[in-house]
Amino acid sequence: MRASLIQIGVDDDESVDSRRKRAASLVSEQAGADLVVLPELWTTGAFAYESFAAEAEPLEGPTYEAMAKAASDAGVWLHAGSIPERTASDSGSAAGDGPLYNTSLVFSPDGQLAAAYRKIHRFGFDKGEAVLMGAGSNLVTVRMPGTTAGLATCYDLRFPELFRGLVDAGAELLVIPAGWPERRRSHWTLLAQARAVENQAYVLACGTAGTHAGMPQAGHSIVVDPWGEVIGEAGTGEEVLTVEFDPGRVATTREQFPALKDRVLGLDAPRR
Ligand SMILES: NC(=O)CCC(=O)C(=O)O
Repeated sequence: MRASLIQIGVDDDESVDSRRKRAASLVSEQAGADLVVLPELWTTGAFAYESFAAEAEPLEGPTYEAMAKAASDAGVWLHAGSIPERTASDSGSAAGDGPLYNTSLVFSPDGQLAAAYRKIHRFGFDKGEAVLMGAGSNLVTVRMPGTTAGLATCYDLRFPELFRGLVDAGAELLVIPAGWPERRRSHWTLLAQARAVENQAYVLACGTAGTHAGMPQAGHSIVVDPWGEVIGEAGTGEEVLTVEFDPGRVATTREQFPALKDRVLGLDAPRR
């Protein structure tokens, strides 16, 4: 399997429209890859909180359309990263003024939407994304030829139970678009390797380059194999990281070192 992670630069001085066109063109250039991945909220920037409402779009909005076309032009599976999704109002009376979600889109090579995942763990504690966006509540996996991908987004990387849920649902690749900041880069690399080792799965984690909303981005998109070895890592600038790997190694790793089978579930709480 060949995967290309597009670590696009997200800087304040580029318009959303220009970046969307650039992303579509970068995806279209990846013909020959099996899977292409873009980062989290690359239209606005994951920390550009002031832009979320203004740039939010319906699920089938301009980013959806551009990415569906780019996936079919290149003939690739495309994890198009995430968009600030604007939903219809709760009452259903006025379309487009409902809650926002941080929603990932996955397209099949014929440009059809294969999956949408609303980020479950919102970042910011009592501000930023955590108050501006709604929380997803559904685990999402996507069946692809020869493997199954499980979806998570950025801050989700810190929550191992989400990934165990994905593994229980059959995930062998854990695909994680992100907008991770430079100041916590050591956590990014460590957590990506930890999720790969503990779940005996490939981790494909695609971040952004550049600086937006005063937040320098870590870059360093990374692909980790089921043994925890880093098989590809980007630098800090805009870059397409391409790796080749054998999804069959997930099954062999799980057979040869069957730690997942030794899980003990439903432990009793400590006695007081
Ligand atoms: N966009 C995010 O989810 C940022 C996460 C982050 O900065 C962290 O977990 O640290």
